[in-house]
Amino acid sequence: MYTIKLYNNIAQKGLDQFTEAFEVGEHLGDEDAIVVRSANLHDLEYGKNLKAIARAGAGVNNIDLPACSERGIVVFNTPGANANAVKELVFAGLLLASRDIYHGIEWCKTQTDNPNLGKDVEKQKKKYAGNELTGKTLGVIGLGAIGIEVANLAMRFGMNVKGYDPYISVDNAWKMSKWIEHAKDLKELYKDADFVTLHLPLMDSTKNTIDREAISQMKDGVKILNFARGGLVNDDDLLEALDSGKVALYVTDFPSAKLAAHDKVIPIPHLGASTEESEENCAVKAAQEVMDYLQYGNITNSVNMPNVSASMSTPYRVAVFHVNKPKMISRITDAFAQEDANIENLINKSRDQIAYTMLDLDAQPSTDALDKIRGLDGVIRVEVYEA
Ligand SMILES: NC(=O)c1ccc[n+]([C@@H]2O[C@H](COP(=O)([O-])OP(=O)(O)OC[C@H]3O[C@@H](n4cnc5c(N)ncnc54)[C@H](O)[C@@H]3O)[C@@H](O)[C@H]2O)c1
Ligand SMILES: O=C(O)[C@H](O)COP(=O)(O)O
Repeated sequence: MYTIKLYNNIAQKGLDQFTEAFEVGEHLGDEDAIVVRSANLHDLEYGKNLKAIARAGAGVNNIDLPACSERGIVVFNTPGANANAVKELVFAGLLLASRDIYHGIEWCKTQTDNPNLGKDVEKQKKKYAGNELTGKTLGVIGLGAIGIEVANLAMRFGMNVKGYDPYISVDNAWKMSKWIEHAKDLKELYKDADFVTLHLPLMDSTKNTIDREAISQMKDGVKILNFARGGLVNDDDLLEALDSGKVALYVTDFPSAKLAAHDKVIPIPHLGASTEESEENCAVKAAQEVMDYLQYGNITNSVNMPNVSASMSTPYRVAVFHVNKPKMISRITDAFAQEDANIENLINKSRDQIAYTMLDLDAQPSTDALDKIRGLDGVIRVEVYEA
């Protein structure tokens, strides 16, 4: 029986994926795996049994990845599973940013005692007039699952789109409309953009991407949308730019106390992925990733470990996380030299400093062989799986 501890609300459809081999709940201890959404796990006490953390969603800045890697804990996310939900909210944001619907609604709500409301709206409406998206330029920073969808939809709205992503994947590049302009650097993106939208992860290297210097390269009256993470924007610098009028509007899914009440800020309470469809997609994918890993050692959509997946070709599988250095594979296979067990299949993949070696054996490995592997310098964790 495997134990799965839940943080946050995880959609029932995802929980229904777990078979009777899994006990799933919020208050369980000694868990084999965790399924989480945005709960902050940076101060997590890692139980000795913990082997995997699945983030039912995209951003993994709530998880200490180096600490997990050091312990051989596999961290998964669910790439693209909430991209459509976020894209749709970004477009709500773009529309709110170009027409003053927000203040218009606020005014209407104050008019409940006005018998002449029908007439008065016609007088009042000039206060909330705006512009159209068609013909305006959108700068998209980060062309991953969400950025690509936003960029492609903006093209269909008749916008000019410039995209910037120095690490774009080949798959995503194939999905992108050929009419999207490639900005070689952020300066090039900022100079023409009427709207700048952020779709890159929050990491040490991307913190404060939008700061005073970045804003100074943007057009006067630019509107900024942040549906990625609050830390990508320097609040003080943005506040200054909102007050001076350099930035006309900030729409964010990650409001900070400093900015939430500002008249030029449209704050949204992190609703990007909060649709029934997206919550289900993420939960189902996370549950499948965790089950496949705990039962068979297969790793799909990990953000810190090599992705390795193969159906088990023999009754036993030994999987080893180890430091990515020479001679490890020969030392691991040497441990089976005196065994009857034959290695029928071996896969080795590395990612940065860590490697994962999966050996399918036609007979049960002995405790002696497993202890030898566990004792090798550079071995982080060893697991045995039975088909
Ligand atoms: N508002 C929400 O509810 C919500 C939902 C999902 C994701 N998010 C946030 O959006 C981010 C993007 O999500 P995604 O699903 O598109 O992820 P993704 O991993 O598919 O895409 C991220 C893209 O950013 C690019 N990138 C990395 N560093 C960059 C840099 N310095 N400059 C430009 N591009 C860079 C990567 O190459 C990648 O293509 C997530 O990391 C998360 O923080 C928010
Ligand atoms: O990174 C993500 O996937 C989003 O920010 C969604 O977060 P949530 O699962 O807490 O809604």
